Amino acid sequence: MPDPSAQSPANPDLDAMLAKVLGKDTAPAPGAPDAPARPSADIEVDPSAQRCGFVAIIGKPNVGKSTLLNALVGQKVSITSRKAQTTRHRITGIRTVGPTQFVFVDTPGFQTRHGNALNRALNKTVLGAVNDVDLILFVVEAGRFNLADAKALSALPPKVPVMLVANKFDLVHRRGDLAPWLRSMQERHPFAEFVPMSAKAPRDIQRLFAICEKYLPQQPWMHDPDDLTDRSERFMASEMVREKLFRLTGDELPYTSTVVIDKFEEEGALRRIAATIVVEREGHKGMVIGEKGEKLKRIGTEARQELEKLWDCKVFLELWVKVRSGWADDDARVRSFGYE
Ligand SMILES: Nc1nc2c(ncn2[C@@H]2O[C@H](COP(=O)(O)OP(=O)(O)OP(=O)(O)O)[C@@H](O)[C@H]2O)c(=O)[nH]1
Repeated sequence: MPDPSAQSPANPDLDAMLAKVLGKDTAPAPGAPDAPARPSADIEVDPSAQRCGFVAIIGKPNVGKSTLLNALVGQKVSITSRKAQTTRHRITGIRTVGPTQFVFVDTPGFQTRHGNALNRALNKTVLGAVNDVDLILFVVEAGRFNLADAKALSALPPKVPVMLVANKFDLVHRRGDLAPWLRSMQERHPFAEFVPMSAKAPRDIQRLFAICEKYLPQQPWMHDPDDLTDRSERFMASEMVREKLFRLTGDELPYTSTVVIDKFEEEGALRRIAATIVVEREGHKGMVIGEKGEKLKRIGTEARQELEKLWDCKVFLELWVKVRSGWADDDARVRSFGYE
C-alpha cells in the first residue's frame, strides 16, 4: 500500500516548485551513456532496510513511456517506435538502486479512438496494471495536454499518488513557457510531484529514481537484484520482431499487425525461433515481404541481432507472413494472439 503521508499537499508552493524543476539542466551530458550503468548486485543490503514497490507508467500513445522504462531499467525490455500503439502488453522492468527495488510496469497507451476488440483488450491491460501500484508516473509531452491525455488521466484510481512526468522537455525551446502550463496542470489533478524531463537524458533518469524512492514501502525485495524483467524469452522474441516490423514498414502498414511465435527451442547457447507476422489484408503482405523478400529479411536480421545481444547467445530466426482478415475486431482471435 502507498504511504499516504508521502503525498505532497494539493497546493504546494508552485513558484518554488517551478524554480526548482525549471532550473534543472536536462540536456544529456556530452558523451554520456544512454542510460546509467546498472549497479553492481553484489552489495549486500539487510532485508530490514530494503524498500520495494510497483511504479506504473501510464499515458496516451507515443508520449515516450517505453523509452522511459528502458532508460529506468538500463536495458531494452519494452519495444519502441515512432508509431503510436507500439506497446500492447503489460511489461515489467526491474531495477535495484542501493536499498530500493523498483518494479516498473509499462502499459499500452490508453486508447480513445477505436472501440475494436484489440483496443478494448489494451485498455483492460492498462486499468488492470494501475490498481495495485504504489506510484503512478503519468507521462505527457511537456507543454501539451489534449483530450486523449485527459481520458487517460480520468481513468486513474483516486488513492494512488500520481506524478506528472512532462517528457520530451528537450523539445521545449523556451523553458519559461512551461510555467503557465504547469500551473494549469496543477488545477487538473492533485499531482504529488511535477517532473519536467527527457527520457533520453541520463541525468534526468537519475533524478527520477531519487524522487520516486520515498513512495515505495519498506519491505524485502521481490526479485533478484540482477533481474531485468519478468517476461519470458519467448515473449521478448515476439516483441523484438514486432518492433522491427513497425520500424521498418513505417506508416504504410496499419498498426493491426501482430507477431505469433510458432516455435521456441533452447539448445544450450542457441535459440531456434520460428515466428509468423499476421497482417489483416493481402495487400499488407507485400509491404512486409518487400521486393524480392528484402524487407522481411531485414526485419529478421535486425530482430536476430538484438536478441543475440540481449541474451548473449546465438539465435536462428525464421519468419513467415500470414493474412488473417479482421483479427483485430474478433475477441477470440485477439485472445488467441496473446492479448489479455
Ligand atoms: N525528443 C525526445 N523524444 C522522445 C523522448 N522520449 C521518447 N521519445 C520518442 O518518442 C517516440 C515514442 O516513444 P515510445 O517510448 O515508443 O512511446 P510510448 O508512449 O511507449 O508509445 P506507445 O507504445 O504507443 O504507447 C519515439 O520515437 C521516442 O524516441 C524524449 O525525452 N525526447
